[in-house]
Amino acid sequence: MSDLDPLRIEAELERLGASIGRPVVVASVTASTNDDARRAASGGAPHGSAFLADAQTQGRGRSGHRWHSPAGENLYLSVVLRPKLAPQALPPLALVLGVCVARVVDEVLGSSATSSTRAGVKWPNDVLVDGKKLAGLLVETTLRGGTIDAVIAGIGLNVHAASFPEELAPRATSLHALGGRGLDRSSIAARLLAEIGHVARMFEAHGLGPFLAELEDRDVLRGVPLDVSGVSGTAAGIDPEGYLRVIGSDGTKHRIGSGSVTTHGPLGSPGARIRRGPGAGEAAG
Ligand SMILES: O=C(O)CCCC[C@@H]1SC[C@@H]2NC(=O)N[C@@H]21
Repeated sequence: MSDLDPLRIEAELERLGASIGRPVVVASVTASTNDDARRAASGGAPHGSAFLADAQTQGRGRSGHRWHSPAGENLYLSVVLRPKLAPQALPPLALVLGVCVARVVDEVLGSSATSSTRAGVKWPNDVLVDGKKLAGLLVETTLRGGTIDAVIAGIGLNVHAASFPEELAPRATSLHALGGRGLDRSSIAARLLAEIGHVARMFEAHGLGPFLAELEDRDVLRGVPLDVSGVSGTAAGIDPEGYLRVIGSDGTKHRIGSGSVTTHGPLGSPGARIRRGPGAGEAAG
């Protein structure tokens, strides 16, 4: 019996008092849940409609990468959001959703603020634990007449996977590999949806501000040498608009709005600031 069941997701959403996640549609196999959500959104699907699949045949990540989507293993979830925001206010949403996934991951793994398994956020759209990628976010937008018609928030979260294809194995992990037991995709999906409903409302009302301290704490790039968008330097935190701050090798300050990051050193660990004590880490920004 599959642990991905729309009736159980709905029951759990009710129990959690989630504001989104209805309707919830679960396919056994689909091309991409982001495509399912986008199609439904263009047909008028309401804010909060959720699309899941047990497997995807054309799961995709950012920059046209394939997203490993075998049956029975992981969570492939896309949500239709209809925020009343100007398109230019939208880019930090991926970071906010990253925080949301990280919170649920901490809950599922029982990680505290100082645990070694505390989930980190890697700008712009990854969730990592112990230096390996556990989840990725793909946020796509449809515009109508210059305003946002719908945002499709796609989340791939590795749940049961015990192994990965050779090319992913060194940098991917799953909740199971991290010691999570009794894992249940329906319950995790409902918790994610409940949290997304909450953070999406907060983001719509207040922008990135309420999430900045947590982002700073979960930021695994801070202090790490990297290349991004033609800039080589060291990551120096995330600014209030969601840009990545980079101090170039020549000392120039940069704000990066988008791009793929190539790191040249070990990633930082979330919660390190808390472990070092209040005030620590301020100098890095
Ligand atoms: O890390 C990334 O590049 C983003 C990966 C996003 C994968 C999810 S799985 C559910 C949804 N459907 C897709 O085709 N992609 C997203």
